[in-house]
Amino acid sequence: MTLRIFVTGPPGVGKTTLVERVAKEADRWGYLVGGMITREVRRNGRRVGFKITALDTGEEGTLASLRGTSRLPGVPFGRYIVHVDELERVGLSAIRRALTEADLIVVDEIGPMEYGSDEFVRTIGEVLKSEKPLLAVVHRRFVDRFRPLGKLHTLSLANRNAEFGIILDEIMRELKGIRG
Ligand SMILES: Nc1nc2c(ncn2[C@@H]2O[C@H](COP(=O)(O)OP(=O)(O)OP(=O)(O)O)[C@@H](O)[C@H]2O)c(=O)[nH]1
Repeated sequence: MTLRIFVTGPPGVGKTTLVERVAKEADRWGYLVGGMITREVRRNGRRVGFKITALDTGEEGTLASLRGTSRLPGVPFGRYIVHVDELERVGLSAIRRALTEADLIVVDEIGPMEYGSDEFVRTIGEVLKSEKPLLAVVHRRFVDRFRPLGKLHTLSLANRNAEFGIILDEIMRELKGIRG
């Protein structure tokens, strides 16, 4: 059974940080890690949007901006505009490269913003059909949908360090089992 780890939890609990730390450690051990990471963009201490980074190339894109703060085209999503073209140009291309080239696929995150792209939904379907180990952040609203598909870890401030160790151990065991 392919290892699929889903990380969820409340806003700001440290999901992206945990996934980044795991990706960095796997990379340090010489494994190829691909996919995308989403980070918030803050200006003057205020969250003004979200950017995505391709883990293999470092290429960046703007996933979403507060309404009225970006000229990029996109679709309204609450207080934000989601730039679907950017998600597909940077995030999806990174995930597709990871499907063929990486030992571990990272997707941060699988959530309502990303689900605004049909191409994103289709690509996640491909990832789930592949035999590649997956480490994904799943928005709390999507937990029920993904829980049956892998191991769900719900982070809290109290357990996030312990969960990092557990998840890293699971992933390194899987990667060593596949590639030695
Ligand atoms: N001290 C400490 N700070 C952390 C840790 N993990 C995350 N943080 C900080 O907590 C803040 C939120 O971390 P994120 O990783 O963005 O949290 P998130 O759950 O991905 O947030 P959302 O994507 O907004 O839901 C950032 O400022 C991090 O630097 C941790 O293990 N220790």
